Amino acid sequence: MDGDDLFYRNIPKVELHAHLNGSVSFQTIEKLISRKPELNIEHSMTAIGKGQRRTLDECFEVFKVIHKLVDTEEAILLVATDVIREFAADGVKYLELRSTPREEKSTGLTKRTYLETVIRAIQQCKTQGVDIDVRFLVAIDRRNGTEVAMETVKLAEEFMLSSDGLVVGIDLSGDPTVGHGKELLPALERAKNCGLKSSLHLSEVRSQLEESDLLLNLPPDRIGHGTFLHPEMGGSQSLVDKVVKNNIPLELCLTSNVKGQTVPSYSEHHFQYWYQLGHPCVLCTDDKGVFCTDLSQEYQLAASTFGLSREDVWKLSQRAIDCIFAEEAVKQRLRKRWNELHGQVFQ
Ligand SMILES: CNc1ncnc2c1ncn2[C@@H]1O[C@H](COP(=O)(O)O)[C@@H](O)[C@H]1O
Ligand SMILES: [Zn+2]
Repeated sequence: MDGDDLFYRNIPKVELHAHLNGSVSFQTIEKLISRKPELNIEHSMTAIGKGQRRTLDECFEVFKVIHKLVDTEEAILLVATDVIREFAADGVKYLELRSTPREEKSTGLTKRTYLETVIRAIQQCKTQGVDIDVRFLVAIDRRNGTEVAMETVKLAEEFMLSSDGLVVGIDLSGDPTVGHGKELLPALERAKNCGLKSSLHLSEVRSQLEESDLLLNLPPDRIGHGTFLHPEMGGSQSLVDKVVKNNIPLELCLTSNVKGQTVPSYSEHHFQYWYQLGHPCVLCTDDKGVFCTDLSQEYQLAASTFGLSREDVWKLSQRAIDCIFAEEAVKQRLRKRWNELHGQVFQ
């Protein structure tokens, strides 16, 4: 690792947009494959390597393959603890993981035991002294429609009350070309009313203007991607105004968008547009396993593409603290930590 790599590894970082099953590393996939050799799954089916690109549709096929490998409580526990440890090793001090509760009739996995297992993994890492604060967002898969969305919010609500503050909100994700946000509004409104924070994938593909307009009225607490919100990308000034007026932070995932081909190249990424506006932008990985990246690499990529100085990069990571869903005391603790680490990183 050269000095530059080390700098990005050493800066304390906040990761706010990480899908559990998209974050599974090469090493963990090896372990999972060896437990289920009969599936004949190869690495090329679970990750998109350097220089490779896929359509978004093909990315969603990759998740289906990973889901076949992660269909028991044991596998979820393994995946979640490995992912948390890997983020910690990459210098992430605060992580919000998100995942879609799944049931698997063949193994007896239920949506409830799914969530309990992820919570257990978070607690175990804490007990073992892994240097990272972790919270969880329960994900709604937009493909599954109104009723499942409502059921998911009810589960999230229950876990928010019983998980000792670990479950802090919901996510809306899944194939953006399927379904419409209006079908999910009742569930999203319920989430809001019961105190769950929300991060919604918005305008990840071009066709979602009307949906984004509707969902921005909630308003969400954070936006995932927001690739096609601004006028230069076929969005509109009124969408931008709503985002700016409500000061809704954007979770931006460079490698994911370029490899998934919703953005043609790094230099054309909408990070530039929002960053120049001075709007809160948080760099994130999305699916570090599938897209073969980590958060240090995303910071390095943003810096080299958009000419950010080391001090700019530091500020970017520090400002992400303002956007976390955990309570104020956690923010204070993180700010203190950042101040303590500044001298070490810039020595
Ligand atoms: C690439 N852009 C993306 N856009 C939308 N949704 C995405 C996504 N990447 C991941 N997911 C969502 O996360 C699930 C996998 O993790 P979990 O099984 O929930 O842990 C995917 O099935 C999809 O619903
Ligand atoms: Zn995402």
